Amino acid sequence: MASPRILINGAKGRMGQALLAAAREFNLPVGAAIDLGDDLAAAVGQSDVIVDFSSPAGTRAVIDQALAQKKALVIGTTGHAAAVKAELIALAARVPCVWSGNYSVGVNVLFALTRQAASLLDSNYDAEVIEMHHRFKKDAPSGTAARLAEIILEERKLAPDALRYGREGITGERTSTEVGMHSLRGGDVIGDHTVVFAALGERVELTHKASDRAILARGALRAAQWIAGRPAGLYDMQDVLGLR
Ligand SMILES: NC(=O)C1=CN([C@@H]2O[C@H](COP(=O)(O)OP(=O)(O)OC[C@H]3O[C@@H](n4cnc5c(N)ncnc54)[C@H](OP(=O)(O)O)[C@@H]3O)[C@@H](O)[C@H]2O)C=CC1
Ligand SMILES: O=C(O)C1=N[C@H](C(=O)O)C[C@H](O)C1
Repeated sequence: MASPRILINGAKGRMGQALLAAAREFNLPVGAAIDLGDDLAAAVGQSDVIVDFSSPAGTRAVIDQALAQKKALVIGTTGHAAAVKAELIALAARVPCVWSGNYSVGVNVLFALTRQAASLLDSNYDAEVIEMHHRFKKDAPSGTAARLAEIILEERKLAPDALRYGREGITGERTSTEVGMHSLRGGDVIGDHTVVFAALGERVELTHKASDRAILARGALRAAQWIAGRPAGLYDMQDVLGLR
């Protein structure tokens, strides 16, 4: 297939601008670049793959248009409510969709390393996830941190209610069946994530730090090129990178 025409939803935002720059770098045609208030249906009509880095409401609107016009999707937006997540899963039965909380190669390797560490280190190694982002970020925890925690829960066969979001007051001693989650916000931090496995006598820390949004934008456009022409289904960046 010739290079797919990309629709950038959330074009005036931090990621939208990085995506426009990456599209120029990759020589990828941009069918449309829009924000809230623009004509989404017309923009979808001018494009082959919708790349959404907007807001949960932006994703919601994109879902309807992707289904109506049978267009492939790359979802970068984070912070969706459970109902929108369920809609994305249902949508993937009808159109191809890549959905990842983080499109950097490094973080996707961190996902794989976290899975390996969580399976090699037993429950004596207390697992905690720490993330830090810029002061403008609207959702917490980050989509990346949520995925890291999900991987640990999967490997340790723990239910979602094992997550402890921050701690305050007389919490009692830490149990081996909880996974901590901590969100820091400040300044212009693009995205830092650390997974800690702490035992008595030693600890392992896996850290990724993003220092340029271009890394995230390039990954998302790589996903857009990869998804064009694929069968309907729900994919993530591990599929795009061949890390499975
Ligand atoms: N998966 C990944 O790798 C990454 C994901 N993200 C996620 O991407 C999203 C955007 O991040 P960022 O660029 O920093 O945020 P910004 O706030 O800088 O940009 C969001 C853009 O989307 C626009 N927008 C808001 N609502 C809608 C809507 N309903 N329809 C269309 N456009 C809309 C905003 O317009 P206005 O300002 O007028 O509201 C703004 O231009 C966040 O959810 C963030 O977590 C970010 C980086 C990497
Ligand atoms: O909002 C951001 O900026 C980022 N959001 C993503 C997330 O929520 O994980 C990815 C990246 O860390 C930057």
